[in-house]
Amino acid sequence: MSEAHLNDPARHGAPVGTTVTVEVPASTGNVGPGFDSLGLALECRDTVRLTRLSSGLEFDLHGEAAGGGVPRTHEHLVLRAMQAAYDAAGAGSLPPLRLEAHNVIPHGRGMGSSASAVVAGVLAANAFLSAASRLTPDEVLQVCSRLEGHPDNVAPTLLGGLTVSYEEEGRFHSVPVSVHPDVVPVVAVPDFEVATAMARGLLPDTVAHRTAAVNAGRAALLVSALGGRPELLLPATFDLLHQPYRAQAMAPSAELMTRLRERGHAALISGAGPTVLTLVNGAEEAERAAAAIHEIAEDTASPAHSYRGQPVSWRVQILQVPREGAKVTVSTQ
Ligand SMILES: Nc1ncnc2c1ncn2[C@@H]1O[C@H](COP(=O)(O)OP(=O)(O)O)[C@@H](O)[C@H]1O
Ligand SMILES: N[C@@H](CCOP(=O)(O)O)C(=O)O
Repeated sequence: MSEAHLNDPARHGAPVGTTVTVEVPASTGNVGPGFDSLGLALECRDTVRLTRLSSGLEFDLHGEAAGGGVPRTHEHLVLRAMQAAYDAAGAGSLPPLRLEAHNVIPHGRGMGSSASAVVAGVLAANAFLSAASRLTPDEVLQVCSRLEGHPDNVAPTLLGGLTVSYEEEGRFHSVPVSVHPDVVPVVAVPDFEVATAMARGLLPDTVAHRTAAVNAGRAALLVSALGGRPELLLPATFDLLHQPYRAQAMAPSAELMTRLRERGHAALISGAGPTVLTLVNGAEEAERAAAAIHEIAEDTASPAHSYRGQPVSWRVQILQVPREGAKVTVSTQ
């Protein structure tokens, strides 16, 4: 590729030396009963920085993505997402790049790490593209949702807050919905992983009409509970559509969730698991829920205490729901 082509403004817009930084939040998909539809952003951000080079492909990975499981090739999920955006824009192949990532969102825990990587890649690509080739916000949602396979994580990652998403005739749509400021997310992240693809494979093809009716009612109630009636979060987070089928793959999480619900806390399996998310009503309940998680996990007689014969260690974090989704900044050398 010639130097002139690398700086082709019609394709890339941004010259060599341009750096795009994307700060991208975590998310919880489903939020209990809203399978593949409801999603809530979580204030826990990866920072992904892409710099246009004149040649080569460089990586500088820190945190979760620094381990051996993440490829240092064009197969890296952020780069695959960038390429998908370039394809959608008809912009050809990616320019030479340096990818620097600081990943704090845990992988394979149901906190939307893959969606965050996809959103980071698509938004970074869009910032590199010329104004004429750039994807619209709707096209960004389509590319991200298609790559992820479902829109419930990518929508809040893009928009922040709570989103209700649906698919119609092959296109994805997302509607932002307000979240009451008293709602606080408390996550209990275990030290074992469950791949989302595996957890999706545990779901049945069909469910009873009664099951669908229960979930429809609870998902509708949840939008109201999160919007202004947090006292209804416990009944509103009840799910029959996915959590019962996935419990076998994450017995400690299922047990922790059940024990927290018995104590009156609105606990659910975050995304496809195995993180347990508790949605609480105010800072005081957040402290009580965090204490309850530690107490249940330290009870050696509890199935929440061990996984495959080993003690489970739970990382408990009181988070916030960000109003703002992914943030993009562009700088030139
Ligand atoms: N920031 C990232 N950079 C590169 N790959 C990532 C990143 N985040 C997630 N992935 C890929 O996605 C996988 C996790 O995706 P998934 O099973 O859907 O779980 P999660 O609930 O964390 O999204 C990781 O094992 C890794 O292959
Ligand atoms: N609706 C999806 C959500 C998956 O979220 P993740 O964070 O576990 O990738 C599902 O339940 O499969």
